[in-house]
Amino acid sequence: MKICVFGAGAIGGHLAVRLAKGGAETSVVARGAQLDAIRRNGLAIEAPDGRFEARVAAGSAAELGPQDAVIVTVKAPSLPQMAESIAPLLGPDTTVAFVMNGIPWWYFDRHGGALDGRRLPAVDPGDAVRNAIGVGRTLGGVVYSACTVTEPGVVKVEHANNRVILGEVDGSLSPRAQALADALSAGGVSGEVTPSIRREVWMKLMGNLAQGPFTILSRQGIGGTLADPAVRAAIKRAMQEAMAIAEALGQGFEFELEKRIAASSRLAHKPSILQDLELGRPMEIDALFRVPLELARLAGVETPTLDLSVALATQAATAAGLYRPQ
Ligand SMILES: NC(=O)C1=CN([C@@H]2O[C@H](COP(=O)(O)OP(=O)(O)OC[C@H]3O[C@@H](n4cnc5c(N)ncnc54)[C@H](OP(=O)(O)O)[C@@H]3O)[C@@H](O)[C@H]2O)C=CC1
Ligand SMILES: CC(C)(CO)C(=O)C(=O)O
Repeated sequence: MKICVFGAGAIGGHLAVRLAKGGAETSVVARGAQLDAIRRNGLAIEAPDGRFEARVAAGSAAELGPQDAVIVTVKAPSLPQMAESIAPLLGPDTTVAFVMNGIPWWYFDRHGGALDGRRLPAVDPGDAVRNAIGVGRTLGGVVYSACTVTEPGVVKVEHANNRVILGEVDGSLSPRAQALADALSAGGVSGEVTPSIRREVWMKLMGNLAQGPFTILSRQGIGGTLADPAVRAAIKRAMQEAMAIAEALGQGFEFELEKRIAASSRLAHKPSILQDLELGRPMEIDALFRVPLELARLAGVETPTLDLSVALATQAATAAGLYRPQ
Protein backbone atom coordinates (compact mmCIF):
# COMPACT_ATOMS: atom_id res chain seq x y z
CA MET A 1 0.00 0.00 0.00
CA LYS A 2 1.35 3.42 -0.96
CA ILE A 3 0.92 5.76 2.01
CA CYS A 4 2.12 9.32 2.48
CA VAL A 5 2.26 11.01 5.88
CA PHE A 6 1.66 14.74 5.41
CA GLY A 7 3.51 16.53 8.24
CA ALA A 8 6.35 14.32 9.47
CA GLY A 9 6.88 15.93 12.87
CA ALA A 10 6.41 14.12 16.18
CA ILE A 11 3.28 12.04 15.45
CA GLY A 12 3.78 11.89 11.68
CA GLY A 13 7.43 10.84 12.10
CA HIS A 14 6.40 8.11 14.52
CA LEU A 15 3.63 6.79 12.26
CA ALA A 16 5.81 6.94 9.13
CA VAL A 17 8.48 4.77 10.75
CA ARG A 18 5.82 2.28 11.91
CA LEU A 19 4.25 2.14 8.43
CA ALA A 20 7.63 1.55 6.79
CA LYS A 21 8.50 -1.09 9.40
CA GLY A 22 5.21 -2.86 8.61
CA GLY A 23 6.03 -2.99 4.90
CA ALA A 24 3.98 -0.10 3.48
CA GLU A 25 5.49 1.95 0.66
CA THR A 26 5.87 5.01 2.84
CA SER A 27 6.68 8.61 2.04
CA VAL A 28 6.46 11.87 3.97
CA VAL A 29 5.76 15.50 3.21
CA ALA A 30 8.13 17.49 5.38
CA ARG A 31 9.98 20.79 5.22
CA GLY A 32 12.91 22.73 6.64
CA ALA A 33 15.48 21.06 8.88
CA GLN A 34 13.21 18.04 9.32
CA LEU A 35 13.14 17.43 5.55
CA ASP A 36 16.91 17.88 5.23
CA ALA A 37 17.55 15.39 8.04
CA ILE A 38 15.08 12.81 6.68
CA ARG A 39 16.67 13.05 3.24
CA ARG A 40 20.15 12.71 4.74
CA ASN A 41 19.65 10.08 7.46
CA GLY A 42 16.08 8.80 7.22
CA LEU A 43 13.65 8.91 10.15
CA ALA A 44 14.26 7.30 13.53
CA ILE A 45 12.06 6.66 16.55
CA GLU A 46 13.27 5.92 20.05
CA ALA A 47 10.40 3.99 21.59
CA PRO A 48 9.92 1.71 24.59
CA ASP A 49 9.91 -1.29 22.21
CA GLY A 50 13.18 -0.26 20.57
CA ARG A 51 14.94 2.15 18.24
CA PHE A 52 13.70 1.86 14.66
CA GLU A 53 14.94 3.64 11.57
CA ALA A 54 13.35 3.99 8.17
CA ARG A 55 14.50 5.35 4.85
CA VAL A 56 11.43 6.94 3.34
CA ALA A 57 10.87 9.14 0.29
CA ALA A 58 10.54 12.73 1.50
CA GLY A 59 9.67 15.99 -0.19
CA SER A 60 6.73 18.05 -1.34
CA ALA A 61 3.37 16.63 -2.44
CA ALA A 62 4.28 17.49 -6.03
CA GLU A 63 7.45 15.39 -5.79
CA LEU A 64 5.67 12.37 -4.26
CA GLY A 65 2.58 12.07 -6.51
CA PRO A 66 -0.67 10.09 -6.10
CA GLN A 67 -1.09 7.76 -3.13
CA ASP A 68 -3.47 5.02 -1.97
CA ALA A 69 -3.79 6.86 1.35
CA VAL A 70 -2.58 10.06 2.96
CA ILE A 71 -2.36 10.50 6.73
CA VAL A 72 -2.49 14.17 7.71
CA THR A 73 -0.58 14.89 10.93
CA VAL A 74 0.01 18.64 10.78
CA LYS A 75 -1.02 20.94 13.61
CA ALA A 76 -4.48 22.45 13.13
CA PRO A 77 -3.22 25.99 12.26
CA SER A 78 -1.25 24.44 9.35
CA LEU A 79 -4.33 22.89 7.75
CA PRO A 80 -5.08 25.71 5.27
CA GLN A 81 -1.50 25.64 3.98
CA MET A 82 -1.62 21.83 3.78
CA ALA A 83 -4.83 22.15 1.76
CA GLU A 84 -3.14 24.45 -0.74
CA SER A 85 -0.52 21.86 -1.66
CA ILE A 86 -2.06 18.40 -1.16
CA ALA A 87 -3.61 17.99 -4.66
CA PRO A 88 -0.70 16.06 -6.27
CA LEU A 89 -1.05 13.29 -3.64
CA LEU A 90 -4.70 12.69 -4.53
CA GLY A 91 -5.73 10.15 -7.16
CA PRO A 92 -9.39 9.32 -7.84
CA ASP A 93 -9.56 6.81 -4.92
CA THR A 94 -7.08 8.25 -2.44
CA THR A 95 -8.24 8.13 1.18
CA VAL A 96 -7.21 10.99 3.46
CA ALA A 97 -7.15 10.27 7.21
CA PHE A 98 -6.88 13.19 9.62
CA VAL A 99 -4.95 11.85 12.61
CA MET A 100 -4.85 14.88 14.86
CA ASN A 101 -6.14 16.15 18.18
CA GLY A 102 -9.18 18.34 18.68
CA ILE A 103 -12.54 18.88 17.03
CA PRO A 104 -12.05 18.07 13.34
CA TRP A 105 -13.27 20.23 10.47
CA TRP A 106 -15.70 17.46 9.32
CA TYR A 107 -17.32 17.02 12.76
CA PHE A 108 -20.91 17.82 11.73
CA ASP A 109 -20.72 16.28 8.26
CA ARG A 110 -23.02 13.22 7.99
CA HIS A 111 -23.78 13.81 11.66
CA GLY A 112 -27.57 13.71 11.38
CA GLY A 113 -30.04 15.70 13.47
CA ALA A 114 -30.42 19.44 13.83
CA LEU A 115 -26.67 20.16 13.66
CA ASP A 116 -26.05 18.13 10.48
CA GLY A 117 -23.80 19.95 8.03
CA ARG A 118 -22.90 22.78 10.39
CA ARG A 119 -19.56 24.34 9.48
CA LEU A 120 -16.74 25.09 11.94
CA PRO A 121 -14.91 28.05 10.39
CA ALA A 122 -12.39 28.25 13.24
CA VAL A 123 -10.96 24.84 12.26
CA ASP A 124 -11.42 25.17 8.48
CA PRO A 125 -11.27 28.86 7.62
CA GLY A 126 -12.83 29.57 4.22
CA ASP A 127 -13.58 25.83 3.75
CA ALA A 128 -10.02 25.40 2.48
CA VAL A 129 -9.72 21.75 3.57
CA ARG A 130 -13.27 20.88 2.57
CA ASN A 131 -12.74 22.25 -0.93
CA ALA A 132 -9.29 20.72 -1.43
CA ILE A 133 -10.07 17.24 -0.10
CA GLY A 134 -13.80 16.79 0.40
CA VAL A 135 -15.72 14.70 2.91
CA GLY A 136 -15.97 11.69 0.60
CA ARG A 137 -12.26 10.87 0.86
CA THR A 138 -12.05 11.67 4.54
CA LEU A 139 -11.47 9.33 7.45
CA GLY A 140 -11.50 10.61 11.02
CA GLY A 141 -8.59 9.64 13.23
CA VAL A 142 -7.53 9.71 16.86
CA VAL A 143 -4.02 8.95 18.07
CA TYR A 144 -2.79 7.88 21.50
CA SER A 145 0.97 8.36 21.52
CA ALA A 146 3.20 10.81 23.38
CA CYS A 147 5.87 12.00 20.95
CA THR A 148 8.53 14.70 20.76
CA VAL A 149 10.98 15.58 18.00
CA THR A 150 14.28 15.55 19.92
CA GLU A 151 16.44 16.52 16.94
CA PRO A 152 15.60 16.79 13.24
CA GLY A 153 14.64 13.34 11.98
CA VAL A 154 14.47 11.75 15.45
CA VAL A 155 11.28 11.23 17.48
CA LYS A 156 11.09 10.12 21.10
CA VAL A 157 8.00 8.00 21.83
CA GLU A 158 7.22 8.02 25.52
CA HIS A 159 4.88 5.14 26.21
CA ALA A 160 4.48 1.68 24.76
CA ASN A 161 0.70 1.57 24.35
CA ASN A 162 0.33 3.39 21.01
CA ARG A 163 -3.02 3.36 19.21
CA VAL A 164 -4.53 4.94 16.13
CA ILE A 165 -8.32 4.74 15.84
CA LEU A 166 -9.86 5.37 12.42
CA GLY A 167 -13.48 5.83 11.47
CA GLU A 168 -15.67 6.80 8.57
CA VAL A 169 -17.49 10.10 8.98
CA ASP A 170 -20.83 8.29 8.31
CA GLY A 171 -20.08 5.53 10.85
CA SER A 172 -19.79 2.72 8.29
CA LEU A 173 -17.06 0.09 8.61
CA SER A 174 -15.13 0.29 5.36
CA PRO A 175 -12.38 -1.78 3.73
CA ARG A 176 -10.32 1.40 3.20
CA ALA A 177 -10.28 2.21 6.92
CA GLN A 178 -9.42 -1.40 7.74
CA ALA A 179 -6.58 -1.46 5.18
CA LEU A 180 -4.99 1.63 6.72
CA ALA A 181 -5.45 0.29 10.26
CA ASP A 182 -3.83 -3.00 9.21
CA ALA A 183 -0.86 -1.14 7.69
CA LEU A 184 -0.30 0.62 11.02
CA SER A 185 -0.72 -2.54 13.08
CA ALA A 186 1.84 -4.32 10.93
CA GLY A 187 4.44 -1.81 12.14
CA GLY A 188 3.66 -2.04 15.85
CA VAL A 189 1.06 0.68 16.43
CA SER A 190 -2.39 -0.70 17.18
CA GLY A 191 -4.58 0.31 14.22
CA GLU A 192 -8.29 0.10 15.06
CA VAL A 193 -11.50 0.90 13.19
CA THR A 194 -14.57 2.24 14.95
CA PRO A 195 -18.17 2.96 13.91
CA SER A 196 -18.18 5.87 16.44
CA ILE A 197 -15.29 8.14 15.54
CA ARG A 198 -16.89 11.24 17.13
CA ARG A 199 -17.10 9.45 20.50
CA GLU A 200 -13.41 8.54 20.14
CA VAL A 201 -12.62 12.17 19.33
CA TRP A 202 -14.26 13.20 22.61
CA MET A 203 -12.62 10.47 24.66
CA LYS A 204 -9.20 11.70 23.55
CA LEU A 205 -10.12 15.38 23.59
CA MET A 206 -11.29 15.11 27.19
CA GLY A 207 -7.62 14.81 28.22
CA ASN A 208 -6.28 17.55 25.92
CA LEU A 209 -9.05 20.00 26.82
CA ALA A 210 -8.97 19.37 30.57
CA GLN A 211 -5.21 19.05 31.08
CA GLY A 212 -3.73 21.17 28.27
CA PRO A 213 -4.69 24.64 29.58
CA PHE A 214 -3.33 23.82 33.05
CA THR A 215 0.00 22.64 31.61
CA ILE A 216 0.21 25.93 29.70
CA LEU A 217 -0.13 27.73 33.03
CA SER A 218 2.21 25.41 34.95
CA ARG A 219 4.74 25.08 32.08
CA GLN A 220 5.29 21.51 33.24
CA GLY A 221 4.61 18.05 31.87
CA ILE A 222 1.29 16.39 32.64
CA GLY A 223 2.57 14.37 35.60
CA GLY A 224 4.17 17.41 37.23
CA THR A 225 1.03 19.50 36.72
CA LEU A 226 -1.19 16.84 38.27
CA ALA A 227 1.09 16.47 41.30
CA ASP A 228 -0.58 19.39 43.10
CA PRO A 229 -3.87 18.24 44.72
CA ALA A 230 -5.66 21.52 43.99
CA VAL A 231 -4.73 21.36 40.30
CA ARG A 232 -5.61 17.67 40.17
CA ALA A 233 -9.07 18.41 41.57
CA ALA A 234 -9.62 21.22 39.05
CA ILE A 235 -8.50 18.95 36.19
CA LYS A 236 -10.94 16.29 37.37
CA ARG A 237 -13.76 18.86 37.31
CA ALA A 238 -12.65 19.95 33.83
CA MET A 239 -12.76 16.33 32.65
CA GLN A 240 -16.29 15.95 34.01
CA GLU A 241 -17.31 19.09 32.13
CA ALA A 242 -15.76 17.75 28.90
CA MET A 243 -17.69 14.49 29.37
CA ALA A 244 -20.89 16.48 29.87
CA ILE A 245 -20.37 18.27 26.54
CA ALA A 246 -19.82 14.92 24.77
CA GLU A 247 -22.94 13.51 26.43
CA ALA A 248 -25.08 16.49 25.41
CA LEU A 249 -23.89 16.06 21.81
CA GLY A 250 -24.94 12.42 21.79
CA GLN A 251 -21.40 11.06 22.21
CA GLY A 252 -21.48 10.16 25.91
CA PHE A 253 -19.14 7.57 27.37
CA GLU A 254 -18.36 6.02 30.73
CA PHE A 255 -14.92 6.59 32.14
CA GLU A 256 -13.05 5.75 35.29
CA LEU A 257 -11.68 9.25 35.75
CA GLU A 258 -9.36 8.37 38.63
CA LYS A 259 -7.78 5.63 36.52
CA ARG A 260 -7.21 8.01 33.60
CA ILE A 261 -5.79 10.68 35.92
CA ALA A 262 -3.48 8.11 37.51
CA ALA A 263 -2.23 7.07 34.05
CA SER A 264 -1.67 10.72 33.09
CA SER A 265 0.21 11.32 36.36
CA ARG A 266 2.91 8.92 35.18
CA LEU A 267 3.54 10.96 31.97
CA ALA A 268 6.54 13.28 32.03
CA HIS A 269 5.57 14.26 28.45
CA LYS A 270 4.90 17.92 27.77
CA PRO A 271 1.67 18.07 25.72
CA SER A 272 2.25 19.10 22.13
CA ILE A 273 0.41 22.38 22.71
CA LEU A 274 2.86 23.28 25.49
CA GLN A 275 5.75 22.25 23.23
CA ASP A 276 4.34 24.74 20.69
CA LEU A 277 4.27 27.54 23.27
CA GLU A 278 7.85 26.85 24.32
CA LEU A 279 9.10 26.60 20.72
CA GLY A 280 7.17 29.65 19.50
CA ARG A 281 4.92 27.72 17.08
CA PRO A 282 1.26 28.55 16.32
CA MET A 283 -0.93 26.88 18.95
CA GLU A 284 -4.00 24.67 18.43
CA ILE A 285 -6.11 26.86 20.71
CA ASP A 286 -9.22 26.70 18.51
CA ALA A 287 -9.31 22.96 17.72
CA LEU A 288 -8.42 21.78 21.23
CA PHE A 289 -9.92 24.44 23.49
CA ARG A 290 -12.20 27.07 22.04
CA VAL A 291 -14.24 25.09 19.51
CA PRO A 292 -15.14 22.44 22.13
CA LEU A 293 -16.46 25.28 24.30
CA GLU A 294 -18.34 26.70 21.29
CA LEU A 295 -19.99 23.25 21.07
CA ALA A 296 -20.74 23.37 24.82
CA ARG A 297 -22.64 26.63 24.26
CA LEU A 298 -24.52 25.07 21.32
CA ALA A 299 -25.49 22.11 23.51
CA GLY A 300 -26.41 24.31 26.49
CA VAL A 301 -23.76 22.81 28.80
CA GLU A 302 -22.16 24.93 31.54
CA THR A 303 -18.38 24.56 31.85
CA PRO A 304 -17.13 27.00 34.54
CA THR A 305 -13.76 25.30 35.13
CA LEU A 306 -13.00 25.01 31.42
CA ASP A 307 -14.19 28.58 30.76
CA LEU A 308 -11.55 29.89 33.18
CA SER A 309 -8.67 27.58 32.20
CA VAL A 310 -9.27 28.06 28.47
CA ALA A 311 -9.57 31.85 28.87
CA LEU A 312 -6.20 31.97 30.67
CA ALA A 313 -4.53 29.62 28.17
CA THR A 314 -5.90 31.76 25.32
CA GLN A 315 -4.44 34.87 26.98
CA ALA A 316 -1.07 33.16 27.35
CA ALA A 317 -1.07 32.07 23.69
CA THR A 318 -2.18 35.50 22.49
CA ALA A 319 0.44 37.29 24.62
CA ALA A 320 3.10 35.02 23.13
CA GLY A 321 1.92 35.97 19.62
CA LEU A 322 1.04 32.33 18.87
CA TYR A 323 -2.72 32.74 18.58
CA ARG A 324 -5.01 35.43 17.25
CA PRO A 325 -8.60 35.29 18.60
CA GLN A 326 -11.16 35.52 15.75
N1 LIG B 1 3.07 15.18 19.90
C1 LIG B 1 2.22 14.37 20.54
O1 LIG B 1 2.61 13.66 21.48
C2 LIG B 1 0.81 14.29 20.13
C3 LIG B 1 0.26 15.12 19.16
N2 LIG B 1 -1.04 14.92 18.75
C4 LIG B 1 -1.65 15.75 17.70
O2 LIG B 1 -1.09 15.35 16.46
C5 LIG B 1 -1.06 16.47 15.56
C6 LIG B 1 0.39 16.69 15.12
O3 LIG B 1 1.15 17.03 16.27
P1 LIG B 1 2.74 16.92 16.34
O4 LIG B 1 3.20 15.76 15.59
O5 LIG B 1 3.10 17.06 17.77
O6 LIG B 1 3.14 18.24 15.55
P2 LIG B 1 4.56 18.63 14.92
O7 LIG B 1 4.59 20.11 14.85
O8 LIG B 1 5.64 17.90 15.62
O9 LIG B 1 4.45 18.01 13.46
C7 LIG B 1 3.78 18.61 12.41
C8 LIG B 1 4.73 18.65 11.24
O10 LIG B 1 4.04 19.03 10.07
C9 LIG B 1 4.89 19.92 9.36
N3 LIG B 1 4.10 20.70 8.41
C10 LIG B 1 3.06 21.52 8.69
N4 LIG B 1 2.60 22.07 7.55
C11 LIG B 1 3.37 21.59 6.56
C12 LIG B 1 3.41 21.82 5.17
N5 LIG B 1 2.54 22.63 4.57
N6 LIG B 1 4.36 21.20 4.44
C13 LIG B 1 5.25 20.38 5.03
N7 LIG B 1 5.28 20.11 6.35
C14 LIG B 1 4.34 20.72 7.10
C15 LIG B 1 5.51 20.76 10.44
O11 LIG B 1 6.61 21.49 9.97
P3 LIG B 1 7.02 22.88 10.72
O12 LIG B 1 7.58 22.45 12.05
O13 LIG B 1 8.00 23.48 9.78
O14 LIG B 1 5.75 23.67 10.87
C16 LIG B 1 5.88 19.65 11.45
O15 LIG B 1 7.09 19.03 11.11
C17 LIG B 1 -1.63 17.65 16.35
O16 LIG B 1 -3.02 17.76 16.09
C18 LIG B 1 -1.40 17.25 17.82
O17 LIG B 1 -2.29 17.86 18.71
C19 LIG B 1 -1.80 13.87 19.22
C20 LIG B 1 -1.30 13.04 20.18
C21 LIG B 1 -0.02 13.23 20.77
C1 LIG C 1 -0.67 14.78 25.93
C2 LIG C 1 -1.01 13.86 24.82
C3 LIG C 1 0.08 12.85 24.57
C4 LIG C 1 -2.28 13.14 25.23
O1 LIG C 1 -2.12 12.09 26.02
C5 LIG C 1 -1.31 14.62 23.59
O2 LIG C 1 -2.31 14.37 22.97
C6 LIG C 1 -0.43 15.73 23.14
O3 LIG C 1 0.75 15.80 23.48
O4 LIG C 1 -0.96 16.56 22.38
